[in-house]
Amino acid sequence: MTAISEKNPLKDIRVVILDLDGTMIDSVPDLDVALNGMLKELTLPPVEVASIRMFVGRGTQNLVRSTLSVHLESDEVEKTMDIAMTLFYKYYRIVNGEHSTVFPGVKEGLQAMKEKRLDIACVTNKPSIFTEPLLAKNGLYSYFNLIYCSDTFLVKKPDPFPMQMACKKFGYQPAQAVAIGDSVNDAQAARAAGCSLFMVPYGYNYGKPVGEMNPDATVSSLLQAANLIS
Ligand SMILES: O=C(O)COP(=O)(O)O
Ligand SMILES: [Mg+2]
Repeated sequence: MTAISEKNPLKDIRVVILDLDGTMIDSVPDLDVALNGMLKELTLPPVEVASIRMFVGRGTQNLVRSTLSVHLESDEVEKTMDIAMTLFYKYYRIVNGEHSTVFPGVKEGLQAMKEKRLDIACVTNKPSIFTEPLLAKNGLYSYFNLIYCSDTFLVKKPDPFPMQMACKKFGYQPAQAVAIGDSVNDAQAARAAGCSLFMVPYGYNYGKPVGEMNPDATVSSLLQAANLIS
């Protein structure tokens, strides 16, 4: 197979399915404040931002559980989960969008995708209560024809269902869609859904190189991704 390039772009694509955390927005600085606020109120020591980067990708419950596991045994973690989730929500609602930043080339890439008349969906494992304000605060909300969050369906990535539903909603086959993400959860969902896959190397993938996920292309920005779609 010839490598995907501007001369040999991914053809017959009508839908782009974008991940949020680690692909469009570097949300870890906000998560750092919220998780460490939660820990402080639980009278537990702080966790380092480098650890938090390794915990993002499988949704909020998993993030909070992994954070508590730095300090607590598994039975204590489970006993603390309800109050920890309440505290995390309290802090993250306040801080969401305050310290996070949009990765370079995101707006330009979304604009280029729009100009190509592609349907654009966001499929994220972030709960909707945080997703929509975060996109809006960063001036990204209006680019999306569809936003599916961790609580939209009963399943989330790596389950392929949200991506399959996005294609169906737009009236296209998964083969006419490319998913763009930063983690193994995006890669597994995209492949199981039957979509093409681009990956960005700058996000959160549990410290693993994205090349291991065998994407159709590794893209340095969403603008480069847009230029590889025809
Ligand atoms: O909230 C998460 O765990 C990850 O969110 P994402 O799916 O947008 O990367
Ligand atoms: Mg991500």
